Amino acid sequence: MSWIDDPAFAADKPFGPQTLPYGVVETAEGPAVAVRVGDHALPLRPLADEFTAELAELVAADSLDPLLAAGRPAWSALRARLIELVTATAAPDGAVLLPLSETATRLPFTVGDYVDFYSSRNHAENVGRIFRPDGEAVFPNWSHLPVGYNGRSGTVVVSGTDVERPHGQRKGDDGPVFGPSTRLDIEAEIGFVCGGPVARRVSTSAAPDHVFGVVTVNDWSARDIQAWEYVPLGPHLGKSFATSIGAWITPLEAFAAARVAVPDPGHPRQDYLVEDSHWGLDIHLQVFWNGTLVSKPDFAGMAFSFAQQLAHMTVNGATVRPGDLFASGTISGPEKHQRGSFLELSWGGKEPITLDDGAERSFLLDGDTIVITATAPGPDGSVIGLSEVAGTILAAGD
Ligand SMILES: O=C(O)/C=C/C(=O)CC(=O)CC(=O)O
Ligand SMILES: [Ca+2]
Ligand SMILES: [Mg+2]
Repeated sequence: MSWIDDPAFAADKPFGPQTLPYGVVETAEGPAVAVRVGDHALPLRPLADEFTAELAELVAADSLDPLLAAGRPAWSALRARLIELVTATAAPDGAVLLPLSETATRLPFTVGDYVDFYSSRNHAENVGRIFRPDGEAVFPNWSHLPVGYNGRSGTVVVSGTDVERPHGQRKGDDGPVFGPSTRLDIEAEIGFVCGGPVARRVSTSAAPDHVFGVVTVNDWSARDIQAWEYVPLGPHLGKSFATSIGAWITPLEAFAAARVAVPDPGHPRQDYLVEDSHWGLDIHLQVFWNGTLVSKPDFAGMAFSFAQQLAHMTVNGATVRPGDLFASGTISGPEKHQRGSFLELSWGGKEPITLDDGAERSFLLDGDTIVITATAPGPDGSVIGLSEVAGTILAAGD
């Protein structure tokens, strides 16, 4: 029996000893690197004596930045030592468990560059049909490369941060209209937090050494602003106002039992996009709108893995640095209940969704709260958790 007395800290629960995600919590002594154990946070600075000097320095920091930079050998060594510490029968000296319900989390690392991909075929087809009914739903480049755009890292926020309704231009009957967005939406995605040495032209086989861990992402999107502004250069103000990520980063190592092949594109790939082992991930998401479960997207069908996305991002010579973040693209499956955005769920606003309290919605109203959670299969029948990403919409400011 572990010294950690928390029923949520069990192998059949998402945040048992098989998961151990990292975050940063506020403590009386300031921000501290912590690991999530069940429904508690275990700050690591008080336990520094339990680690080698190199690891002690990383866990005593006030953000995950030094750990991200340290690279795969340090990540593996730290995780192995943590598993020993949290599964021991006696608590290490100085250990303090903080209930998550009473503990504030902060954005756990300095976000470097942010890239958002577009790798769900069902999402691309649905949005193509809604936004471009007279054109081709998916362009011919789509299956040959992971289409993406460079986003805005300075507005990446941690789960629990309120999101103010953005202002912008939208198309009116007599030209553009300016005001608060009337079609505010979500995008359920999975994000990848980069680390390790600065690198360029990262191969698919080297990609896992440059990905520290995995987070839930909500890529808030103002569809009215987006539809008017984004032709032909792509998403800009319709998405740059906020992107939310989960507060706890689940280490890539935790996903060993969740690896699957990405679907065969039906044509040869460029050599740099060929994988010598599978890096698709069998992650299952759930989207809650004011507490109602409205969608269950599955990540496993995504057309490109994170390894292919990272290889693509750097194949032109662009560098990847610790703290860079890239997201998968909105995750939608073939069924209606698997659509990862409300644009798709309501089919452009034509088929509103009924929530459990009887309220009808197509897009977000002020005061609405969205929570996205995710799990993956773990070793020996256990379950791996990705911490929730939550956000509430505030009315547009002045
Ligand atoms: O297909 C379009 O015209 C627009 C798509 C998006 O807005 C999605 C986007 O941000 C990329 C993604 O999340 O898949
Ligand atoms: Ca997106
Ligand atoms: Mg965004």
